[in-house]
Amino acid sequence: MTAPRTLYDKIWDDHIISTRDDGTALIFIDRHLIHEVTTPQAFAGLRDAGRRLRRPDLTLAVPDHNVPTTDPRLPIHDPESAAQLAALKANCEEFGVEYLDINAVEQGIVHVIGPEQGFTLPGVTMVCGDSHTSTHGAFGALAFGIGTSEVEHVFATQTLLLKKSKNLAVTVTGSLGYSITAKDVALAICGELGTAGGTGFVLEYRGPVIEALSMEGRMTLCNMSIEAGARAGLVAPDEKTFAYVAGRPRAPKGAELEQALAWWRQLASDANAHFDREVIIDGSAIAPLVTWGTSPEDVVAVTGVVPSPDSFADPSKRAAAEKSLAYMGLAPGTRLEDVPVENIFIGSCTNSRIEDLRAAAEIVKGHRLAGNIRQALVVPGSGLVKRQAEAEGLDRIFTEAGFEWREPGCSMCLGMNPDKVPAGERCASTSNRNFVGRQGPGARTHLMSPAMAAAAAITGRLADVRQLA
Ligand SMILES: CC(C)[C@H](C(=O)O)[C@@H](O)C(=O)O
Ligand code: SF4
Repeated sequence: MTAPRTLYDKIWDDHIISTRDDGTALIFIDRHLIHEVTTPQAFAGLRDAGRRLRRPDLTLAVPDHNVPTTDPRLPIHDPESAAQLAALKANCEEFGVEYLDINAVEQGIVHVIGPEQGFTLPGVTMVCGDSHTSTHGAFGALAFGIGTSEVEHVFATQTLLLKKSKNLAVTVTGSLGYSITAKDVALAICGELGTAGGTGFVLEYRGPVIEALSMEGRMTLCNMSIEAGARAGLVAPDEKTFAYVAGRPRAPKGAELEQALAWWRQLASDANAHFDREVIIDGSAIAPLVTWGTSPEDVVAVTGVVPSPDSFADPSKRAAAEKSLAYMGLAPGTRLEDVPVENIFIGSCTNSRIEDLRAAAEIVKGHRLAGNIRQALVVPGSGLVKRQAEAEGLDRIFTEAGFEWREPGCSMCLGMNPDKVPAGERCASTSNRNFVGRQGPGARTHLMSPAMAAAAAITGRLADVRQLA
């Protein structure tokens, strides 16, 4: 009998082509998602070496980071963005890769369209030149971000030379309180593990809270695995997963689906499988969280106060907190609920799916943006999410409140396109990174859930959604 294995062990074992004495293994890659930012040099390298793409049929391209989110979307005024977008399209034509055009209804953020198209499947290995590829782990896929040189390697060989990570179980017990979402769980885990806590590990999220999450919620959670230092995060596929996948355009159908289901049902970690480490988080104790600093681990309950740098025992953490607070323009002891915000961003690969928009709309419904809000964007993760939201009337709830209803893309998550937060202003943002300058030079980001961002929009400050819902 073979030793009990984790979900990660099983996917890893299934994809080994050969192992080497130094402990690395050549791994077959089942799915490769690509976008405009991390592919131009990889295609150039391939061209220079006179190679073709090994498996264009396992590759799917979509532009997302640089695309304007205004309607009409073209022309693109920034020459660098325009060049990158044109290069992606031309490269896909030259190398025979399926490309979802900027004007196609299927276009969207790479990590939203993968699952939506049924390109993301349980048990597969999946890569993209993008750190938030961890999102797809929600399906029980081993999915992780790679660099441009690895993108070229996958283009040429459909393989990667990898060293196996260790297994870390993140068990979330109990049940979530009223208005607490997957984003709060993700932030709680970042706070608990810290940005280096997951380094060298693949995380497996488990326990009753994870089982109860929707697929959208699991995607939100896995999306932020990278912010806790892990390259990948996984959730065991279950009936919810299979129901989400079945019927998607690129998912297996008929007899093939039956065959796949039989395999997918065996993927979950065996009882007694060995985890190198386990972290247990009490889900019932998670409050609505916001970030106060410039790292995703800088989390605090919205009902709390801005921490004092002196509260950190570690001198390097203390110094980092001082720097963060100076950048964020916050004084220790300030009540988070007294912090005004001027910008609202509901979007990004963390929180731009239909469930996220529904949660925000529920809070916004019947209200107006607070008078001090200067910019409030809702950016659906894909054209299909946008269409679904419009069919449900969510766009009108947002626009009647004073929000801008945009076209899909990465948008204000990072300053690579026209959507930016002005220097010195704050943004209540549903994205995943609050780094210095992330949303524009001098921009101050507070990460939170869509419902919390909606609460901030109508109160004009960081607000406890439980007081409004
Ligand atoms: C531009 C891209 C390479 C980058 C990433 O890898 O994550 C971006 O998506 C981000 O979120 O910072
Ligand atoms: S939405 Fe943000 S985090 Fe996600 S891929 Fe785009 S830039 Fe990266």
